[in-house]
Amino acid sequence: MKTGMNDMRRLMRLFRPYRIWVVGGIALGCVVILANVALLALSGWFIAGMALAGLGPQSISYFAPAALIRGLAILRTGARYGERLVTHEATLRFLAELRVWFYERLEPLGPAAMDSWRGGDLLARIRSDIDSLDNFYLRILAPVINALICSIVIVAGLALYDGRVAALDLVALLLAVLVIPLMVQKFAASAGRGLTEIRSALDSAATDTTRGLGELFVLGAFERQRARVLELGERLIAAQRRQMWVGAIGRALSGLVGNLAMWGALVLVIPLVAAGDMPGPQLAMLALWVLASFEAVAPLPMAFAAFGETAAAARRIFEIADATPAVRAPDAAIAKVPACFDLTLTDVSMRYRPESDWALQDFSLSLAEGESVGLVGESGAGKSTLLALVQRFREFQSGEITIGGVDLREISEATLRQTISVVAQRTHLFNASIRDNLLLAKPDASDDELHHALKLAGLEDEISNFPDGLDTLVGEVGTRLSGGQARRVAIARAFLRDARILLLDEPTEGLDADSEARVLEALGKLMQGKTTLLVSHWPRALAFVGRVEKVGHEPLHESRS
Ligand SMILES: Nc1ncnc2c1ncn2[C@@H]1O[C@H](COP(=O)(O)OP(=O)(O)OP(=O)(O)O)[C@@H](O)[C@H]1O
Repeated sequence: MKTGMNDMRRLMRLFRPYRIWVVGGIALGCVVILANVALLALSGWFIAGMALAGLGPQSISYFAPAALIRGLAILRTGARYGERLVTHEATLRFLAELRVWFYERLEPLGPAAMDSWRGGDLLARIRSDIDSLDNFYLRILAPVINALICSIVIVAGLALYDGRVAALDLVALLLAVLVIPLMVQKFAASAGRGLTEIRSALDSAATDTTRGLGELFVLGAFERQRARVLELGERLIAAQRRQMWVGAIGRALSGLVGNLAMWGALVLVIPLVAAGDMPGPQLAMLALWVLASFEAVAPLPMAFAAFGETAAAARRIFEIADATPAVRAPDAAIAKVPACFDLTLTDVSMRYRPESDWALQDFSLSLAEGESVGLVGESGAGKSTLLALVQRFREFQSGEITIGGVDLREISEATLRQTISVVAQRTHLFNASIRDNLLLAKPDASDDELHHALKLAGLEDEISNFPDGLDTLVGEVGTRLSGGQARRVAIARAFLRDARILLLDEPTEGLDADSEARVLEALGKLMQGKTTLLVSHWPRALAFVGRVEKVGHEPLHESRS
């Protein structure tokens, strides 16, 4: 609960830029509630007054009250419309900004973030957790503040007529504001937490299922996975049902308290009217006033029911926002730009966790600008780790890596990305056109440049034969392209970027001889004049580099020159 409140305070701070919208929405909400209470109380007084006038000798002027009733009805409707507009505008603006805020914090975590969070879980945080934060203002903050302000005004107004009725309403409202919502909160908190966790597990399972559909079918595990997803779906529905039940019971209890308070008011006021100490129409007015006052607190049980889910969602968002990035980019003021592109690693050691074995130990390697080196080593020797270190996706514990004599840690993220291109075994292609996938590497490239890059990558003819050419959609993770074609799209991207250092991670792995030959031909052109590190097991690929080094736990020794 304490962390929940802290997270809520933090959320409130994020709302600061929209405070005008927030305050405006709350003010309009108060107008709606107070106009409604006034409308009901006045109508009660007016109808009772008219009825009594019909029965007895006294007359009643109905113009002013009738006009006031109409005015209040229009005010209530207009304010309700405005309130919905303003509160939703505030929420949507906030959510849009929150997504950007979240991405800005997620990005520096880099690929290392995937060690701690699964892809589906991250997706759930970005999508459903952020979405469920719309509860915060619409269903929690605004109703609670409205309830507080309006309850005070309503009870103070009642006190002008009758202190005992005001006291009764105050007690009943406190019951509805504090006791019932707290009871609801107690039951809803666990349901809310469960809801967020199950939703995330379901998102992860659904993402895994779609990604691994092929493997699931081949291994005959589809039915088991399907049953798991269905089970999570049912648990999600059960948790949602529980949360709704708790909220609904709270609402019903608060309605019951409201009705009992109205009856209580009648019991208190009837003797006064009977004794002639209070005009008759005030009986109906006060009773309806008390009944209407519960409109102010009616949304609170739902607000408290939503608290658990919203607090859990906020916790999950802040957990990522507060995570320490695996690497720190240097301050712009001290960032340096390498003047040339030789690459040196000196006694570099890295382990993924303090308690783990070294993934790379005392590794040294030196490449002159334009030189190409092949890296070999048994599985788990640390070759991919080494490439990750050069790309600055991970921090290393000791040693030094320099580009053009500049410590890697002093090079800005932007400069580093411009300096290094990567072609890997797994090329991520987005479910978009070939053009869009290429433009990622150079957003302002003309069609001529794209065609030239494809030509250099040996893909131009095949793309021209597609009916839609550059506009051909590559399908989910590039499924409409062959493995070799996807690899050559990555090479075309590298041609477009024209970075001076090239990292090739098993670029021919899994290709047949024909595809391998085409990829290698393209790579041969790409490597021209570039400082290149090539990780590969394949002699045909290694034939393209100047020398080969072995990566292993023992200190470096040269295996072939
Ligand atoms: N994200 C990670 N978290 C923890 N340990 C890791 C992680 N990635 C790799 N390792 C460990 O670091 C060591 C080196 O792994 P790395 O992937 O760099 O080897 P590799 O030489 O590229 O192997 P392969 O040829 O099989 O790809 C291995 O012991 C591996 O288990």
